[in-house]
Amino acid sequence: MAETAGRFGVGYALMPKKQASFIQPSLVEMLRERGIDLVKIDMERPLADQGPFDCVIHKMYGEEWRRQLEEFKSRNPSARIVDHPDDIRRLHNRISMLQVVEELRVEKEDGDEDEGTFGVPKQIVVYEEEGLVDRSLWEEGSLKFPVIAKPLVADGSAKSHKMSLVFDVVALGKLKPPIVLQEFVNHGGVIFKVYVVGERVVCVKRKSLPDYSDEKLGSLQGSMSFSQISNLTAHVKDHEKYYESMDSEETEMPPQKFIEKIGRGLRKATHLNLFNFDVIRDVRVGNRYLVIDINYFPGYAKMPSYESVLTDFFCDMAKKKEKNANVGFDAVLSDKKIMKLVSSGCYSEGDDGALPVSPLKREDENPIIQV
Ligand SMILES: Nc1ncnc2c1ncn2[C@@H]1O[C@H](COP(=O)(O)OP(=O)(O)OP(=O)(O)O)[C@@H](O)[C@H]1O
Ligand SMILES: O=P(O)(O)O[C@H]1[C@H](O)[C@@H](O)[C@H](OP(=O)(O)O)[C@@H](OP(=O)(O)O)[C@H]1O
Ligand SMILES: [Mg+2]
Ligand SMILES: [Mg+2]
Repeated sequence: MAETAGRFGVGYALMPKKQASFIQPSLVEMLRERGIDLVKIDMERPLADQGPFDCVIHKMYGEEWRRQLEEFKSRNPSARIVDHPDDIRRLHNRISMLQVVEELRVEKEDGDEDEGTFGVPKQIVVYEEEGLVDRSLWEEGSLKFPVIAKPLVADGSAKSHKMSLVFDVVALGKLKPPIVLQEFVNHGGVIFKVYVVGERVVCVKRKSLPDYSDEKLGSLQGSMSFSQISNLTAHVKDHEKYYESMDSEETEMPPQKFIEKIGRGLRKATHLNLFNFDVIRDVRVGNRYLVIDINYFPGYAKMPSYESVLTDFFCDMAKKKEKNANVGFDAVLSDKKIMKLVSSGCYSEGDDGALPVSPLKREDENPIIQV
């Protein structure tokens, strides 16, 4: 059990589907060997009565859950809540989710000139049906067809993933607000999914919607519905044909250093530790990257080496906790403490006890977070 014999206890609160994909025996075993125990939180009982946990990870929604986290934190001030519900909430709205990207500035270093630029596609939010037929949206400088219509709310429901690619005003009139209209950008049919786990940033390639030439667009009308396309082996007919003829293996990955800068910047700006973001490369510009989506606690089991990436994340947390426990007594870890961490696998030779200072310190702003 948690906090026994120098072990580090991680309580998890996840929906059954997420639990089934995330809590793999390979992860549980790797963590166990490194002194970390994953413990399921019983959602039928008050969180504050459970544990002890050194850390709680969760993907649950609602005020009641938030209240429970607060109560747990007030009774267990040294425990970490990953992540704070207020920070996660920003990702439940497709406008606030991308605002953070627009505000982000990443430092360029010498030699970084060619690495690229980033931003978000042009988008607007429409709250009322009348807004969908407002011609001023389609004037010069505003949106251009085709657009992707995305439900404003991104709360994990199947409904929130129902998208449509809209080719004309007639089809637009059939949509149900509140909805985000985002300009469709040709991107070579490949999307980059960037997984962030604390400091680690891992980028993978996935299939996406095909490009549409101006010639083809001239003949297209109406709209095409789709859902979670990057998780499918293509259901849409057009899409199937397209992939028969293309090889996404050939698509070049974005520069890792550049993607890391964006990932770390987003982590800092959002205060989130567990998320991924979708990036497309604008074919018109070459090295212009657009962030189109950010997801809290994504499908990590689909990320290469997910077990070791997550194990390192929890081990870092365990080391920090150990270090914090020593602050004010002995700034340098005592031999006894080091022995304990070495035996639990979380401390290796060469570590000097100087743990990285987290950029996410915001205890004064927020009573739950403690990094
Ligand atoms: N602006 C855009 N231009 C081109 N393609 C886009 C654009 N926005 C979304 N797409 C395509 O639509 C897919 C779904 O969009 P988005 O990622 O916003 O939806 P989602 O349901 O939140 O996805 P996820 O399953 O990752 O949560 C993307 O993976 C990409 O293939
Ligand atoms: O169920 P919601 O809350 O909508 O979250 C989804 C995310 O939106 C997706 O991004 C996850 O898939 P990816 O990890 O392939 O992005 C997807 O991963 P999963 O289907 O493997 O759980 C979900 O995490
Ligand atoms: Mg997405
Ligand atoms: Mg999403």
